[in-house]
Amino acid sequence: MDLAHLNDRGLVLVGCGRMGGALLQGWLARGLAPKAVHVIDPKVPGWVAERGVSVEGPGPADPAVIVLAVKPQMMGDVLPSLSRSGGADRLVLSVAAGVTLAAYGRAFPGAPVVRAMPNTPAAIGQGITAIVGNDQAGAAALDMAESLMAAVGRVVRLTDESQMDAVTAVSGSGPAYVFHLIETLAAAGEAEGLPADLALDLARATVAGAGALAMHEDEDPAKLREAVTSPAGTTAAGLAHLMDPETGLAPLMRRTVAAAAARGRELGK
Ligand SMILES: NC(=O)C1=CN([C@@H]2O[C@H](COP(=O)(O)OP(=O)(O)OC[C@H]3O[C@@H](n4cnc5c(N)ncnc54)[C@H](OP(=O)(O)O)[C@@H]3O)[C@@H](O)[C@H]2O)C=CC1
Ligand SMILES: O=C(O)[C@@H]1CCC=N1
Repeated sequence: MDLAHLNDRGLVLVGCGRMGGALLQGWLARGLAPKAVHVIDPKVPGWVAERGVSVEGPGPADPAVIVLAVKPQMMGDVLPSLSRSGGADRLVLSVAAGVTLAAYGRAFPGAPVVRAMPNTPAAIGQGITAIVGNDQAGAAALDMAESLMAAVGRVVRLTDESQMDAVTAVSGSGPAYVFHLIETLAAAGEAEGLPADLALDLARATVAGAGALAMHEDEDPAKLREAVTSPAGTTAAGLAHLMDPETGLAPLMRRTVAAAAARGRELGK
């Protein structure tokens, strides 16, 4: 992160909820000066002012970056009031689902704009974010966006904005699918007679351990699955249901991701 540039010109964060708050914590942990950040939010969380972040007044006149972290449905209300904040060279970085680079381009004519799609493991520095910029976003703007998002985890660059709705449906929404997997695995354990707290403990630790193993040396998940599956054993009996081509997880996940991606496209209209 180019701390000197940001500390000098300032950064405006619009929306300090779950994602904006996680980003702010990541930036402050990386050494961004609290006074360099100006937060706009109708209900700024108490810890923000306590850390010395600016929450009152007009904010910096010529910020280096404006970060948009409000709901996509709020964007239409928020953008008109911001379009004259700062000069033409300030980076506009948005984490909102759906809203297109063209829409930001209309609100900030000529400005470098980067769309980013993080996910909630950002709250513990283990997010993954995909970024894509408009034609005005050159190497410096993309590097700045990447370094801001890297404060909360890994960053990958997309080759085309058209990939963003699928990314949102896979990694942006994906943590919710995984949390639901934990819920359903625990509930199934309970149905087999386990106490609720033990079932939840087992399910949570299994998903966390399996996730860590899947990341370990980039193991192929299919090989990891096969390593669990003894011929004619318990896992094979379970997977016969989970991998059923008609009723199993694959067609369900296909519908799940398709619905999320379709909603992203709707939000962008
Ligand atoms: N949560 C997630 O997993 C992810 C979210 N995103 C994106 O991040 C964005 C924010 O989502 P999330 O953090 O979950 O939502 P939150 O509701 O937690 O945060 C949004 C914040 O914006 C505030 N707000 C509302 N109106 C305004 C306004 N006019 N000006 C400034 N701030 C305003 C809200 O205040 P109030 O609550 O008082 O209305 C709230 O504090 C969304 O666009 C979403 O698509 C992207 C990836 C993952
Ligand atoms: O549900 C949503 O719309 C946002 C975007 C990805 C995760 N949460």
